[in-house]
Amino acid sequence: MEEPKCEWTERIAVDYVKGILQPKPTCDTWDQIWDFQARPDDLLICTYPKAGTTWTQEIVDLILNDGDVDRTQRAPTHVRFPFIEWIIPSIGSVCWGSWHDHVKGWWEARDQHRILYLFYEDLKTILAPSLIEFDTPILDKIVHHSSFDVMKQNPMANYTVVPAEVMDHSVSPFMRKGTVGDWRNHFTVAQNERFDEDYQRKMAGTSLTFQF
Ligand SMILES: Nc1ncnc2c1ncn2[C@@H]1O[C@H](COP(=O)(O)O)[C@@H](OP(=O)(O)O)[C@H]1O
Ligand SMILES: CCc1ccc(OS(=O)(=O)O)cc1
Repeated sequence: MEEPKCEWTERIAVDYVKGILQPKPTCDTWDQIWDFQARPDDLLICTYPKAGTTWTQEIVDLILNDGDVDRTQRAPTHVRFPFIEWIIPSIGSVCWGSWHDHVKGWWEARDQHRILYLFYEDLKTILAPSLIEFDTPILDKIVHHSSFDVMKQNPMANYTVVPAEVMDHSVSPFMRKGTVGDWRNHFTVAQNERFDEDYQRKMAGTSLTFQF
């Protein structure tokens, strides 16, 4: 496989905090992050990167604004939804800890807290244009404006307003494909076997299942 090309080689340093690799600024401000006190009506979106964060943010903002795009297009996603910890790490280092621990941890916590556990794959099915019948014009607008094709054209939701040094859309647009199962177009049989073995081992003992 060809190495991804990127001119911007001097990216931010990483370090460990609580045994998890994180961008250095996150490590340096960890005490503040840990001490974060949510208000009762705060809404936290807790996704593993690349798992549908931006889509969820758009849906939430559309719901909070009754589907009014004049209001949701007030600013780009990262301004509308500040990240508690968020710096892009150096190329090659995978930060934010294990995906398996992330999804299992929130799964186990879902009964003790007010957690709505969402699956990207379910949202794709539930919000499929051919399946959904809208009850209200507001719901209609929310679903329309959070669809992949519409978000891809929305500069306030597609990350085209961030500098190319941060995200170079000529390498890959952020709104890339938005489909389930695209791994089949990229994994070899051998890679898939390795993935399956690793997945079975790390997800053993949980009732959590994914339809990918
Ligand atoms: N409205 C939408 N519908 C479906 N997928 C969406 C979407 N908006 C963003 N995505 C997809 O969510 C992924 C990015 O997730 P995150 O926001 O957590 O980084 C990208 O996946 P692909 O690269 O597979 O297309 C992106 O295309
Ligand atoms: C602006 C850079 C960037 C990087 C990664 C993103 O995805 S996620 O929200 O962390 O999943 C979005 C924007």
